[in-house]
Amino acid sequence: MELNPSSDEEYAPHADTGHPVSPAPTPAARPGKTTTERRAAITTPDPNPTSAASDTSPGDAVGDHTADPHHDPGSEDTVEIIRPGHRPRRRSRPRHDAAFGEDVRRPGNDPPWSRQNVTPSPESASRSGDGAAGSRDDALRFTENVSRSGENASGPEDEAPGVIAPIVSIRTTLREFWPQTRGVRWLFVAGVAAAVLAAVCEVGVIGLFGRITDEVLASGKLSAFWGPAGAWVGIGVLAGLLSFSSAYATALAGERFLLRLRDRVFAHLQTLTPDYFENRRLGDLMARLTDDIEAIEELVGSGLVRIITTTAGAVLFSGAAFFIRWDLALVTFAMVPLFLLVSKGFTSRLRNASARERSSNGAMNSVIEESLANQSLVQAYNRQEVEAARLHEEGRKWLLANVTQARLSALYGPAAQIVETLCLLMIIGVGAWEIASGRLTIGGLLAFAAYLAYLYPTFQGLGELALNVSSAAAGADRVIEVLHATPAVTDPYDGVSEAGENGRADKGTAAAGAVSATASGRTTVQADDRASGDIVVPTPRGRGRVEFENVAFTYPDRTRPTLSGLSFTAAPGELVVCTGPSGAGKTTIAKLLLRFYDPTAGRVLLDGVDIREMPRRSLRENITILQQENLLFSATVRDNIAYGRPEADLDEIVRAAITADADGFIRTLPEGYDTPIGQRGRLLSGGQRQRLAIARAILRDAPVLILDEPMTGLDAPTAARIMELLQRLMAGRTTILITHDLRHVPTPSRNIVLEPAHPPFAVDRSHLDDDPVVLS
Ligand SMILES: Nc1ncnc2c1ncn2[C@@H]1O[C@H](COP(=O)(O)OP(=O)(O)OP(=O)(O)O)[C@@H](O)[C@H]1O
Repeated sequence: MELNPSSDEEYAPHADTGHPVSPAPTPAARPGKTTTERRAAITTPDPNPTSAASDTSPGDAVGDHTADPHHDPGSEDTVEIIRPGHRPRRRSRPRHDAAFGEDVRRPGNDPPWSRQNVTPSPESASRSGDGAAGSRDDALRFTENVSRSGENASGPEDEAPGVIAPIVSIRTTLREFWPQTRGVRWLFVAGVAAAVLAAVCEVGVIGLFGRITDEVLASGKLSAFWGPAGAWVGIGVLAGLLSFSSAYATALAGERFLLRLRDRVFAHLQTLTPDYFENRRLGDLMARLTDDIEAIEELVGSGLVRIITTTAGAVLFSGAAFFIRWDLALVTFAMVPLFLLVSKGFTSRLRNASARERSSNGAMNSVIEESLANQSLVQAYNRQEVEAARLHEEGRKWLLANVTQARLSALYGPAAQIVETLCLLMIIGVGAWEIASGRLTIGGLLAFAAYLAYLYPTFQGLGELALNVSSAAAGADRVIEVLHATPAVTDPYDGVSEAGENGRADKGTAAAGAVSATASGRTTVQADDRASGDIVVPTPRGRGRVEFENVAFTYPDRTRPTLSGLSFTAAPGELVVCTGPSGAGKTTIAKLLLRFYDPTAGRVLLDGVDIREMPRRSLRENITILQQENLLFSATVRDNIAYGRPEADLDEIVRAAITADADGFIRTLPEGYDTPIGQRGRLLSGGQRQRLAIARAILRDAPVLILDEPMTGLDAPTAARIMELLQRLMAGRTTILITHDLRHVPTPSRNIVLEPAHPPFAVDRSHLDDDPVVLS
């Protein structure tokens, strides 16, 4: 069992005996499991162990724990938990933030591939019956199934693969990201200024060209050539320097903006509770943090600079054209609306295509990430072709979107070119008439034409910028969607970061308020700039009293409660064992205690304080969780052990490793404590990873310990040895041990048995020392 459950293994204590307790649910039966109402029972050792067996069908009895040497009958009375049979109201999640405006997933707007994900085509249905179709067809079917199941499981439709983020207006986008330009705005301004000065130089150069035409070429006077020629070279060099400065300043500002923006989005992501990630595909989030963020830079950073400089260029060249011949200039401007019309016709189509392209890009990243992360599974199950076909399928969708984008961009160029040619022909015609009537010289007409050569591309450039903005806006939509996501739980008020060494709570934004230690070992922070009252923060290391008071919980997007009427207390230093069949809600208890979710009813308390009233950071400082899957980072042994307490010195790290029985193997590694352990610690064995995780937990030294299936997959001797190590870790801490496997578990102070209401998920309680009270 793990916090992000992926397995659906059946509840089978003593599974090594080969007698599973309850029949494995068929796939068809599984949905029932998720909606089965749970009942919770809290027990203490029962003086009459035989009653446990009487509660279980004979076939279920797979072990007898009455012989357990740790058994301590009658050490505590049975405590009945509250079971109100209450079914909390389903919390509905708004589909979109109102600020996002229109929902682009209206049927007519759905991209073809998103529809395909929802409804299998008759073609695919017929393929499923075609045995000759081979692994590629299997792969396609698998892809469709994955997409469909992803949609069903994930709940929120807007996050299903291939679905496009809500559209946000450009103004909202600019408002959203403008603050990130603070500190680099001067660079953008410098970039704009240099670009405008470079354009002024171009205007001057064209003026010189007109002079040379009229004063040198038309009259044949070579002596008049050198002055303008020297000026041309000087201005040209200056223009080059200015262009370089503009490009460099803009790029530097853009990169700094990007860095800041990525930091902001990543920091925001880390404030979101794990359910956000459970409902989304990692690869898609990665695409939003990389490609989509770059698109925003093109919109808010360099894009804005280009818009300003292109507009400034258009104004300058127009002014110069007016200066030469106002009537010709008027003819020129009469054609401008044509450019705008052409560009307008393309922008909305391009934005749609870009949105699809970005969405497909995210889906493709997800497939790559999943496949590569699970390579050993892929290879062991010979699913390489299937994975390749999944990627191919997503790549094909990406290709379609990209081709649409390319087609629109490629069409825009010639369409603008036609308009430009029409304009030029009109200018030449009117110019010839003006020369014939003596109002214009040839030099004047050539200079005018040269300005046009700059002017029309700037008009065309403005049109292209509109297209780029549309395309970049599609990326911005996806990033804004992430930034507007709110965590499922929030702190009492923002800014209380954690209780410091001396019990002070640091406020991130303002000076810390008055802090006073109370007799109960808590620290009260007076929020001096808020009227909301006191914020209660546990001391840096609380005592570790955990209480669940009549707790009920329903996952968002689920209708039936996972937990209902759960009450228990774990006093400081006590061991509470939580058991029950797969899917009963054991890990959910850990999630509630860590405040990944808030209960739908009831309270969870730490040292007598409702955990909703304390900053999550302080709460989590007091809890260490050891999961079934030991989560390690691609870093050194030393960094991994010190992950929960980075300030620990090497002596402390080594002491923790010795207690966790890890020091021996660590010293055999090539670089000892400085050996990198590979992606997710894959260069170590499973047992070694487990010892590292235990050392990490020991070093963290939190008063509350959650052990979530710590012995899964271990053989009996290893499990016994690991339990021995865990007992060292449990010493002096409040421990909540979540397990199916009660073989090596020491005598608990209390048992919690989560039991679903309906068969076939009957719990085998024969292995328990006592008879848990099951309330219904
Ligand atoms: N993020 C989630 N969103 C919706 N439902 C969830 C989520 N996580 C778990 N569930 C559902 O809640 C129920 C309890 O899950 P939980 O992981 O707590 O069970 P468990 O008792 O720990 O199971 P196991 O022993 O198999 O790990 C299951 O039916 C599961 O499908």
